[in-house]
Amino acid sequence: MITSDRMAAVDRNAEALGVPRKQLMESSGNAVARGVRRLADPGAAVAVVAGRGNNGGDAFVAARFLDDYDVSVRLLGRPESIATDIARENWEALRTAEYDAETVTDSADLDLADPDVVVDGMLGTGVTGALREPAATAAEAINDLDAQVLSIDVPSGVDADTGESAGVAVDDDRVVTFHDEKPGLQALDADVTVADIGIPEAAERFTGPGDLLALGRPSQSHKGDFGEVLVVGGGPYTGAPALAAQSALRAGADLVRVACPESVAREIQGYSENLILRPYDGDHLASEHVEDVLSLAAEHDVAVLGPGLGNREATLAAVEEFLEEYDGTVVVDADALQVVPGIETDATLLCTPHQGELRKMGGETDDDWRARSDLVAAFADDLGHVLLVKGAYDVISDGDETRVNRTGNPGMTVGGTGDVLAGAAGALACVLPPLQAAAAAAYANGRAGDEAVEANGYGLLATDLIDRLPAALRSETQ
Ligand SMILES: NC(=O)C1=CN([C@@H]2O[C@H](COP(=O)(O)OP(=O)(O)OC[C@H]3O[C@@H](n4cnc5c(N)ncnc54)[C@H](O)[C@@H]3O)[C@@H](O)[C@H]2O)[C@H](O)CC1
Ligand SMILES: [K+]
Repeated sequence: MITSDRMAAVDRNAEALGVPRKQLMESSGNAVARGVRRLADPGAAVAVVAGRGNNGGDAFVAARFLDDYDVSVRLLGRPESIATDIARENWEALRTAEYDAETVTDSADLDLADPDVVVDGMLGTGVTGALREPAATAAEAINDLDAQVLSIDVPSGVDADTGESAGVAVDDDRVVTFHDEKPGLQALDADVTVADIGIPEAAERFTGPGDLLALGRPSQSHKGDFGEVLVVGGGPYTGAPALAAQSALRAGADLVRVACPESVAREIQGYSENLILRPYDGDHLASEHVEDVLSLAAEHDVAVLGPGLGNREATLAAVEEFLEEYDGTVVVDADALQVVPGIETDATLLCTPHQGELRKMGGETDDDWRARSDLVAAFADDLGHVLLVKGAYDVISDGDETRVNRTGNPGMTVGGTGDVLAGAAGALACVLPPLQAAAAAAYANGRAGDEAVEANGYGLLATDLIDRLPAALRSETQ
């Protein structure tokens, strides 16, 4: 089962793997034509009704695979307003090859005659709100016919995620949908065929630029919309919390504060004027600070717990108390990770161990990434938390879904890159569900490392990654 957002991500990942959308459209249209063949013999009258999006594009392709039928194609709207190049190219192919392909701009002019089969390619996953004219009247006209109706991807007017329609919709008789079942179709009572359109399995398994699509920002945005992150770190070390905090800012968080021991606050502040410090007494985190840190964390969207905290017994006890009391979202990194297996918590944890830390947590690893991804999935399921296990291939799992990230390079074994990843994951977890945040952070962090090595060769620094994060988080440039 796949949602339309995830479908868009997978589609984008397929393109990055060398299978462009136009190729998928060709397969989709072919699958629709096969659906028509199951309903009627060659020679039958087929009315294809197409909208201006890619759902219409699929419909244009289908017409080309039905030359032995009596096919007519009606485009609802002007050809200039076709929304995508690939759909327009398929429309022009019909016109150039002299198919019976006409445009209808006024619903009063729509005359479908008396077809044996109607192909409904008006709207697919791109529908928003109730069908507008001329699609609304066309849907009613289609429902009034005696013909068999075959909808492309989803009955036009129906939301593929919910099965709901905000107004009139094409009746849910038969549907040819693509790649995987859609939640909204299960809610209907239609006869659904799922067609394989050649999306490689790797487009789902591996992270790619599609995993960044959900980070697009609406033009009307306000301070705070993209999240506030609290980094709880520092004490024996000062660089780690500073790196995590700066990374969270570069990954798009609006405000990042660092809760750290008084003894190192000035030093951490000294790394950057962009950081806001919230010091507590002493030189290491201990139980007496937990209450204050908890109330501070509650004012943030996500906490990043661990960078530079060290592994004193008193600190680990404080980490444990914090996690047992907290009920928000926490990225857990570094020394804080070892506490996770023993705790009961209502918090949502996104744990970012490397393989040594994973073993210390009680998890198993394997040199083969396929075997490792099964082990990580099983351990994530046991823990009930999201794991992002770092390695040449990072494995991200919540026990249910598992992704593998292939970006990054051997230059990233340098100190501090894990802190950068934890900070980025914290920022992204403000705006995405934890599994997606982890996948996008791993992808972008590795991508930033690849860019740094491409520009300067090996010898990269963790700070080089931070500078490159904004570009690495843009889905359109990759
Ligand atoms: N991997 C895949 O899933 C593939 C899917 N394909 C097909 O593409 C459509 C989705 O295409 P998209 O262009 O995103 O959206 P639509 O065609 O559904 O429609 C967009 C179009 O419609 C206008 N619009 C939006 N809401 C309304 C409304 N209420 N009334 C009227 N018009 C509306 C909007 O302005 C746009 O112009 C998917 O379903 C599949 O069929 C690809 O072909 C292959 C890969
Ligand atoms: K449709």
